[in-house]
Amino acid sequence: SVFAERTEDSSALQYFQFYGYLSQQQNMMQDYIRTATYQKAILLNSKDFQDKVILDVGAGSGILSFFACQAGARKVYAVEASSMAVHAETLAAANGLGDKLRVVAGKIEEIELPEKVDVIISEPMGYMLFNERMLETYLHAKKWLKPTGKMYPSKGDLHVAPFSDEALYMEQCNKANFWQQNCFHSVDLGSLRNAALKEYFRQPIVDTFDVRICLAQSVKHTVDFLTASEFDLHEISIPLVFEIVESGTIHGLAFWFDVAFEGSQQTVWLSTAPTEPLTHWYQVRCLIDTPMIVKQNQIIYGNVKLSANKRQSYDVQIHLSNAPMSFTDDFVAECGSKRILASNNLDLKNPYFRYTGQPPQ
Ligand SMILES: C[C@H](N)C(=O)NCc1cccc(N2NC(C(F)(F)F)=C/C2=C2\NN=C(c3cccc4[nH]ccc34)O2)c1
Repeated sequence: SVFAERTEDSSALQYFQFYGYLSQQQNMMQDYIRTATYQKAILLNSKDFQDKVILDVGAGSGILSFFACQAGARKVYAVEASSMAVHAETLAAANGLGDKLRVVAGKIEEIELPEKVDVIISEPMGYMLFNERMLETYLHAKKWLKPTGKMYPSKGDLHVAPFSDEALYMEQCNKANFWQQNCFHSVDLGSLRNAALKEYFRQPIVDTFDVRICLAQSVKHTVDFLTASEFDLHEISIPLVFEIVESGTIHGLAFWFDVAFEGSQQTVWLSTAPTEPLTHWYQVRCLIDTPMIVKQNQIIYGNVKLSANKRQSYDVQIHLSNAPMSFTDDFVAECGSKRILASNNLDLKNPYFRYTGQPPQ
């Protein structure tokens, strides 16, 4: 199947075991902003659901399917590949929805449905929006959508902004400094210090921060779920142009996302921005190898490249420069300035969960 083609067996096994835990479903369901906003988006657009046929992709406990039933759906197909499908069945029966809610155990890329649907609902957003590659599964599901069908959510915006956070940068350096010892129980560890630094810097950081550490307005990359194909998400390239709003030092790029539910009655937004109440997605930050000193009103150029991998995640490449990436070093020199380039490669599969529960100071 398309899923098997793009996924290593070991990753799929670990992934669906993870989602088989009620505790992990609870982690998502307890995110009040997330659950209440989905319910609001569906109930405020009940015309899109009244007497309609719905497909819930990656249904988990079935919570979104229950919201579709509350909005008057005639039939809901809840597709779930993990062992959570059994619990969704139990919940459906216990809530008197056994005939209306049909739980289909399996992967959307591999199962058959008896009919096409009017609306697809799902919560495919992982960390940094794209982690888990579930957006591709969500877009794959459109093969079951009627031509006039709707997607809930209908689009996703990934936001990228440069940030300054000396403490975070130092924290990662200090961890690597363990390997600087030249007499650790009489052993010189120094030769591994650089490898250790690279390893720590390869980890995206999942936590939250005060939006004032961002040195420029974010760049927005939009995915329109109605028109995008799953294959568009294999390689995502985001060009960056930032106008620095206050002088300081860039330590990396901050990421967050919003999704929109553009219903026929109302548009409802779910935001994970640092200016909004915190969600279980937090925000994600990626450090650069060398901090970049910037001046107010300076223009910073660069790009973010996300390459999908077979571990249901992405290899992340970031580049930042004081001149357009297309300019040659000679041309930059002729202009009288020296090119500064900061980069980093990160592995989104293994982020560093740094959140301590304290609000950012
Ligand atoms: C797509 C789906 N709708 C979705 O929301 N995906 C993200 C997701 C899914 C399920 C649980 C969670 N989590 N919530 C929390 C809490 F404590 F903050 F509540 C921790 C947490 C982890 N910890 N580790 C993970 C995790 C989940 C999935 C893939 C992963 N890859 C690396 C970590 C990780 O979540 C996050």
